[in-house]
Amino acid sequence: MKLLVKAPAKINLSLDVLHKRPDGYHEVEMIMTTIDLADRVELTLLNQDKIHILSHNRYVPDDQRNLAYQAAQLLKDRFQVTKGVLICIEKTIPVAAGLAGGSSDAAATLRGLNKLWNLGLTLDELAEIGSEIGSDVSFCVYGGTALAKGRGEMITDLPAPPTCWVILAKPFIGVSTAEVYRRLDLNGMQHPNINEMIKAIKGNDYQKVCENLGNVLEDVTLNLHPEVAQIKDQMKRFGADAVLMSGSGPTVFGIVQHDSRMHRIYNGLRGFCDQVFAVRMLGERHSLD
Ligand SMILES: C[C@](O)(CO)[C@H](O)COP(=O)(O)OP(=O)(O)OC[C@H]1O[C@@H](n2ccc(N)nc2=O)[C@H](O)[C@@H]1O
Ligand SMILES: Nc1ncnc2c1ncn2[C@@H]1O[C@H](COP(=O)(O)OP(=O)(O)OP(=O)(O)O)[C@@H](O)[C@H]1O
Repeated sequence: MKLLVKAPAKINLSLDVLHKRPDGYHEVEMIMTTIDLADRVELTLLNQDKIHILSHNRYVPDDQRNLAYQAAQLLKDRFQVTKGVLICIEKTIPVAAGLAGGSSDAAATLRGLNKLWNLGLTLDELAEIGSEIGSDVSFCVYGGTALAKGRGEMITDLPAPPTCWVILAKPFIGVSTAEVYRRLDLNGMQHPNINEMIKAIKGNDYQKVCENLGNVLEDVTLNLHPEVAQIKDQMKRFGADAVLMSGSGPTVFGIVQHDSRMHRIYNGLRGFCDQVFAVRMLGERHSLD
């Protein structure tokens, strides 16, 4: 028996850090949304008690370091599953890019194995299990658009943002999320206005979404990798209405509403960057499978 599950990337429309917590994580407030750029996760039921990972991407681990492997292991341990699974991951989402690729593969594995192993768990239960794997996994279990609090695992659903194009450009570097959080100076940073962004989304106000894009991790990554700032400038020059780095970076995204401008930015950035994509936001939460 086989199952194909879609694992979409996320972008952070807004990312604020409130303080560092006693457990070493940071208390965050973020608005995240899934985009139409997805890995494909194929799950094949095995009768042996084994988890196998197959991926043709050399940056993706094929053992217990893979977040999809950890998702399967968690379910096996918690529900004494004696069957196994072969997890084939076809990557489209750039790795270590700030787009939650690994987290989304883990979330897709949780959703898929819930069916393949007949576990009968709710999305809320899967999201709670996912939070043990990584801070972005809970959001990825639901997809859509949401406010995420805590260390990222407390999810409140939001409606779809206004319709627009998202052009993503990833430079040739990878970024360590842990390092970016470690280097964040909690004093003197400019906080994005999360409430205004929520109002903009609820009011379907594109202009206001543009005005309220913000990410406190951006300056850290920009200081480490000046080429990220260059890509931001290029995107603005080619006509993006607003530009922001996603998550801990280094991927930069720009938003526009008109097709012609989307093409201009996409073509302008290709050749200058490692990977460039032009996609839609997936909008509101709906079944991902
Ligand atoms: C940057 C974001 O991707 C934005 O969505 C997330 O905040 C990070 O999510 P993630 O990659 O799933 O993060 P995790 O795998 O849980 O943590 C990686 C590392 O980032 C730091 N980390 C992460 C989340 C958080 N709220 N505070 C942190 O300080 C911790 O040092 C942690 O060891
Ligand atoms: N299924 C997976 N796909 C990609 N990377 C994985 C996967 N499982 C584990 N990893 C490891 O996780 C690291 C970070 O990869 P990932 O693509 O998830 O980063 P990211 O997009 O920056 O994540 P986030 O936005 O959640 O911080 C990689 O360098 C890789 O070694």
